[in-house]
Amino acid sequence: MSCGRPPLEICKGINDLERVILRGPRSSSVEILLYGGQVISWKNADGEELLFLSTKTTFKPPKPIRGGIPICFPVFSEHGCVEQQAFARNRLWSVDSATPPFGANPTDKTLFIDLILRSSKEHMKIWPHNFELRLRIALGSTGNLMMTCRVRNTNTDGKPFAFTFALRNHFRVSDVGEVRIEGLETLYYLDNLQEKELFTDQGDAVSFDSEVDKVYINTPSKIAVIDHGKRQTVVIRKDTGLPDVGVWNPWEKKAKEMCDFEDEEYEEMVCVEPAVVEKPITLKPGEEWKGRQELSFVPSSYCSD
Ligand SMILES: O=P(O)(O)OC[C@H]1O[C@H](O)[C@H](O)[C@@H](O)[C@@H]1O
Repeated sequence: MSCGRPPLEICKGINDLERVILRGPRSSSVEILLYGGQVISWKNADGEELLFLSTKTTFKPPKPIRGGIPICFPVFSEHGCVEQQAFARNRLWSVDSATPPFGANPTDKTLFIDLILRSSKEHMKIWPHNFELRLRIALGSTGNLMMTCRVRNTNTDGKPFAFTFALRNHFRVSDVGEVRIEGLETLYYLDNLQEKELFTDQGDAVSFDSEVDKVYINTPSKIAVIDHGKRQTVVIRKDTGLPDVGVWNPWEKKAKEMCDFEDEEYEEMVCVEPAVVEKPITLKPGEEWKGRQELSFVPSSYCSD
């Protein structure tokens, strides 16, 4: 198994779904389900949970898990058919023991696990391409959570394929009305609530007082999710592989329509998701794409530059 030291904890959780736990400095930790290759918990050094997980999620395959960090591949949101959207989220991933180099090697103090999802006959019925989707999840020496994703075209028929991708971070917040997102001001966004039309706001940081479902395009490498209620901030740093950022909150009416979401849970969650949506990635056989995010916790209502 490819992992950092000390040995990983792998245990069975609800409905016998296998989970891997990485324990970092003090009380920091990350929990990952092999089902969906999905991070479902990230705790800071004080043991406080930073991710939202719905109390209504059933942990029953083939339903995706509502919360944590689902991997959206090969299709983001309503930019494709429903089956394709859930594709990587409701399959069992494997621990990858033969990962090719990921670039810079993690330091001794970084714990990590490598996961892989390969195409199968079952996938081919939904998306007719051979691929390898690799994911490295690492917990750094300061409790920061790093995720690196790689997609390789392994088609043997010479055909290229195109895909969109997102790391759908569901952050736990005190009260959505107290949350601001800095780094997206004045950028163009596609509004999924208005037929994906292109808009721009001249206002301040993004805030929430009704349903939001937008994809900001060509975003900077650093975004801050500021929770004034909890006086804390999560900083997202991402590379150019993930140029876009989805922002989502279903608000009251849609929350009530969702079967895997409590009616009031929209108040304690925001999704801020590094993604590649506006310009899908096209890979020829043998080619690979890579995208990376790093999440870090700041114990104050941090203000960016
Ligand atoms: O229910 P899910 O597939 O997780 O999608 C939840 C939401 O995620 C994204 O942010 C999309 O832009 C939304 O349109 C979608 O409703």
